[in-house]
Order: sequence, then structure tokens, then C-alpha cells
Amino acid sequence: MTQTPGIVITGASGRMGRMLIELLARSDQAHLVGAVERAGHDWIGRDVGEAMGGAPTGVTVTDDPLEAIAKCQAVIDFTAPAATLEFAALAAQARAVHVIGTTGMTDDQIAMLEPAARHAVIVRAGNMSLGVNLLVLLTRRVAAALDEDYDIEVIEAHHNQKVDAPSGTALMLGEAAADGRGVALADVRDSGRDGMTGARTRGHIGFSAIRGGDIVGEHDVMFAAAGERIVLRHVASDRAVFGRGAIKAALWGQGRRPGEYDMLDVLGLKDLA
Ligand SMILES: NC(=O)C1=CN([C@@H]2O[C@H](COP(=O)(O)OP(=O)(O)OC[C@H]3O[C@@H](n4cnc5c(N)ncnc54)[C@H](OP(=O)(O)O)[C@@H]3O)[C@@H](O)[C@H]2O)C=CC1
Ligand SMILES: O=C(O)C1=N[C@H](C(=O)O)C[C@H](O)C1
Repeated sequence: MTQTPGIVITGASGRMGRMLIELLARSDQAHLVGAVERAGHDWIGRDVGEAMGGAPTGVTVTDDPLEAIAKCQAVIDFTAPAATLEFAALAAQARAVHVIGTTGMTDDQIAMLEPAARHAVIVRAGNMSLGVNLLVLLTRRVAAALDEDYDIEVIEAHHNQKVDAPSGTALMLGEAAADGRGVALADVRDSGRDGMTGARTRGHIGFSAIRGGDIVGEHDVMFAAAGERIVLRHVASDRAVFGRGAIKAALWGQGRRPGEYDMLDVLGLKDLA
């Protein structure tokens, strides 16, 4: 029987870590070989399935990412920017595919992935769902079709534990809108309005972030003009959409040339971009 790719999950106890461990337990295309948490975490040394309150998986949670990643074919990483940079170096050494869902990375941190991508496949996206990646393409097209009479606003809503804003997805959508308009997002980005802001600047792309309760992830791209509004919307009601996308990316990356890729590559949507 052919062995399926072995996957390491970093941030195993997190919202996405748990979701991925559940999805891998049911998968016939990939299997769990490692679960990583920070030193001092109370899951270290325990079977990850039991730590989650379920059946044993045979995989013990470790605080040694080097040891875990050395024996895997892919690392799926939804953690935090500094941790992701550390895991990128280890995945590159092991020539393992590194699927990065972590958001909130600065441009400098993203640039620091480049040496790792010379040795291994990196798939990074602020959102791994098919729906959002389609929405990115639609946003670019609608923005290209409309002029600056249409004010573009990206509105996102997430749970009250999210630490970064705007969300990675909102930034992907903003980039797509700016691209459609033929401008650089950095030149037209308008985040965090508060106080006497003055009237809206024509051509700017605005961002608003809502944080509350257990909202999984909701994104609107609004094109607002005098007399009409177009709203493109994606609502995620289950984190499994991100988890399934990440596993798909880990499989897609097997045997591929080293480099940096995104979910449009994985989903075969690049030609539509
Ligand atoms: N691209 C996409 O489709 C999606 C991206 N995300 C992004 O993924 C990231 C995680 O989200 P979520 O699961 O909700 O967050 P959580 O806070 O629930 O989980 C993050 C996990 O990573 C762990 N972690 C952080 N640093 C390290 C480290 N150095 N070593 C090992 N483990 C570490 C945390 O441990 P501790 O608690 O000890 O800090 C925690 O268990 C966020 O950036 C989020 O925006 C989320 C969903 C979808
Ligand atoms: O933190 C989250 O939860 C999510 N983060 C990603 C983002 O920043 O866009 C993707 C998704 O919306 C959930």
C-alpha cells in the first residue's frame, strides 16, 4: 500500500490546529506525523488526540519542531508571524512543503521567507478557502470595470480572539481591488478611521474591522457610488473550509519545484486572474 504524505501541525492546540488534526484523522490522502506546541504548553508529552478530548492518534505533542519536521512531507502552519519564520527555515532544511495560513506578517517578514523558498515549496495565503479565492478574482474584475466614482470599502468581521487587523483576507481583497484599478494598495489604503477624519479621499480603498463573539470570518467588498452599491460577500461558517484548503495545498506541493505559491496556484485559478 502507498503511504500518504505525513503532515506536521504547528500550533496544534489552536483553533486551526485542532481543526486540522480532526480533518487529518478522517483523511485517506494524508496523515498526521507530528504536532508542535510551544515549550511549557500543558499538551507537551501528551497524545494530541487525547489532549483534544478524543481518541488517541499515536502522535505525541512536542515542543521540538526540528525533530517533528525532519520526518514529515509537509508542515501546516497557522500560528504567529515569528513562529512561522522559524518553521520556514526548518521546513526548508527538511525539503518539506510549508503551508502558511498565518496572517499579520509584515512585508519585511514576508520577504524573509524568500531564502526558505529556494529550497522548498511554500504555499501562503491569507485565506485557504475556495470561496474567498474566487472572491479575489471577482473583486479584481469588478474594480477594473468601475471607475473612481465607486468608492471601494472592505469590511471584515471575526471572533473576539483575533489579534491582527485588517484580516489577511481583507488585505488580499484590497490588493485585488487596487490591482484591478491599476494602483498600489500602499498608495490608497485607508485603515482605522477615527475622529475628525475629513471627507473620504476619492480613489482610496477603505478597511473596517469588526471583532465579536465567535464569528468565523466574514468579508464584504463594497463598491459604493451615488445611487447604487454593489457588495461582494463571503461568509465562512465553519473553519473546515480553511483546513481542507490547507490540506489540499500540502498535497498539491508534493514533488513541485521550490518556490512561493498561493491558493490560486493550488486551485488552478491563476489563468483566470
Ligand atoms: N489563511 C487562512 O485561511 C486562515 C488563517 N488563519 C490565521 O491563522 C493564525 C492562527 O489562527 P487561530 O488558529 O485562530 O489562532 P490560535 O491563537 O487559536 O492558534 C495559534 C496557535 O499557534 C500557537 N503558537 C504560536 N506561536 C507558537 C510557537 N512559537 N510554537 C508553537 N506554537 C505556537 C499558539 O500557541 P499559544 O496559545 O501558546 O500562543 C496557538 O496554539 C492566525 O494568524 C489567523 O489569522 C486562521 C484561519 C484561516
Ligand atoms: O483569524 C482568523 O480566524 C481568520 N484569519 C484569516 C484572515 O486573517 O483573513 C482567515 C479567516 O478569515 C479566519
